[in-house]
Amino acid sequence: MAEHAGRRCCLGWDFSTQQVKVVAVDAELNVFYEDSVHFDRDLQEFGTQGGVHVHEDGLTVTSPVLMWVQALDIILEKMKASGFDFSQVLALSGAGQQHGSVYWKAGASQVLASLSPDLLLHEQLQPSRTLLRVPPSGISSWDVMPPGDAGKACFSISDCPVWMDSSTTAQCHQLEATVGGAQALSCLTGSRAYERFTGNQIAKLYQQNPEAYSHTERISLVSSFAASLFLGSHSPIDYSDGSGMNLLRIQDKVWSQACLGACAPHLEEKLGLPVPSCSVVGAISSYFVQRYGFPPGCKVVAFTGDNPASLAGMRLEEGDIAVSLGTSDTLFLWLQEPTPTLEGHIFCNPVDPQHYMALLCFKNGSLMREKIRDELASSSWSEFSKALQSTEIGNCGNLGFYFDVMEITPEIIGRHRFSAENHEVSAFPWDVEIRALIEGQFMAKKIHAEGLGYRVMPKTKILATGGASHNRDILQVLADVFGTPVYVIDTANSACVGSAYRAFHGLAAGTDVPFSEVVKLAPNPRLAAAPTPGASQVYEALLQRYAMLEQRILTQTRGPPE
Ligand SMILES: Nc1ncnc2c1ncn2[C@@H]1O[C@H](COP(=O)(O)OP(=O)(O)O)[C@@H](O)[C@H]1O
Ligand SMILES: O=C(CO)[C@@H](O)[C@H](O)COP(=O)(O)O
Repeated sequence: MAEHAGRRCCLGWDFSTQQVKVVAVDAELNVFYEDSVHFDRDLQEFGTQGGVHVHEDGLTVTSPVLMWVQALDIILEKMKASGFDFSQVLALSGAGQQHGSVYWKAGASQVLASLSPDLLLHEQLQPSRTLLRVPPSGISSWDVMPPGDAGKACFSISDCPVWMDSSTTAQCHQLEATVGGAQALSCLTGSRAYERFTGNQIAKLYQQNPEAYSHTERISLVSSFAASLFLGSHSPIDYSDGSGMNLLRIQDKVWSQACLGACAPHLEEKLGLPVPSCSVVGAISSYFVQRYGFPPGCKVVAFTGDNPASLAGMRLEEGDIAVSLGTSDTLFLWLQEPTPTLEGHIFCNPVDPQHYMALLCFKNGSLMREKIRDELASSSWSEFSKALQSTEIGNCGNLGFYFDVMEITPEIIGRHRFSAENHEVSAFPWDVEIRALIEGQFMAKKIHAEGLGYRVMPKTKILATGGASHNRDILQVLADVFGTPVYVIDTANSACVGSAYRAFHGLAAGTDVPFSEVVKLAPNPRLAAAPTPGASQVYEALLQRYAMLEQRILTQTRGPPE
């Protein structure tokens, strides 16, 4: 029997851009099981790159909903085959890439509620195209088709818009105009209108495909979609991930009627009521009890966004900065009071209903680093690291901006390189290019965090997570640019770990036990990189130049600020 049998635990899931991941955490808060399914590698039939399809317009970016379902099937079957003892799972929760949306077709709730344990989820939620055929005469609905003949199609659209999509500029303008401008929308919902935010995506679907919209019984975020699979019914959207939609009033935590009305008709009924992030949304469905042996009382705690879940997983404290280096790079902070501006986002806090979190998202994160690694470092992270080790802090004044896709923070596209004399140059030597990329990415984070009002204090620590936090040389540059020590937790999957912690918190629901009390036994983060003496002085001047050059590029590409 596997060594992870018979340990009472909570599961934490993450439906992120490139993979589905799971961890099991025991009652002493030790992670004793981790697994993942990588979309590009393990589900090649969907033909994704980095977990997504970029459409011909270069702006529309989607992922197949069935790929996510199939990934869940695969991972659960792997766990079963490894002897994982599901009967010991007390509760589970999870996270999803933020902003992405799933459109459940009318009738889906019946299918979800009556899943056969003899079949995999994906076989029942959407018949494959080859299986689609007219029901034989005498059989009036797919519901009564015998098992194996595939159930009813559960989704109004099979390709879901995800956070990388930037095709909704027109809908963003409409929404801001309806509520009195960008700042007014930000004060209401925590963010000005952003293309990837779900309200604008829903508005686009309604305008371009009204039939699919009208056939939709429920709209989920990726997080609440994943929770729905475990629940066997539609799960509500939680406040924290719901803050990434341009629809939720972050102060009083109800849908804004003005925003709903600006996006699409009957939207409130399709979204359901939002709930506090620590809510128990129900017990696991009988499908999982019968097929995998979960206990019938296993609780499902509301799923949330991957960044909010990471905040929980890293046990972020006020004053700390979290830097997530996943597919996207994000930087986030714990906030007592919301201070919405025109840049960045304020979300409801996932672990403390009175508080908030601020977030900045950078689209050109790991995929941009991978591209430069493949172009210049023989596709090897260790070669990439050698360049960081062999070049000087400050890169002899050479600075670079690397945005192969339109960046979110700030809205710049293209590669722009500058010599120490601020002359634009067309190329750098390979190792200078690699340092310019990493220094530039972290200088942008520091400058834009300061724009949100953030100041590094003597006790500030950076908590790093996400795939690239495995790379010590990248973390050293992060420590040097910020002048702050960088810590990591034992797994780079902080969204999964945070989800498992949130599940434990859910078990204590109703007792008013604060999240910090539930996770007090969790292992402390460990130091991964300390600032190099003298680095702060070098970056002080460089940060000013980076900010000036960023403005210069912005002015060249979109004209002078209004
Ligand atoms: N040693 C490494 N150095 C730098 N980046 C790495 C390293 N290992 C993995 N990564 C990056 O991590 C990324 C995946 O991060 P992850 O947090 O798992 O993403 P997501 O949660 O969005 O699916 C990959 O795209 C890869 O570029
Ligand atoms: O859009 C955002 C945050 O606003 C992204 O951070 C997504 O939440 C994707 O997360 P990863 O898969 O990159 O972790």
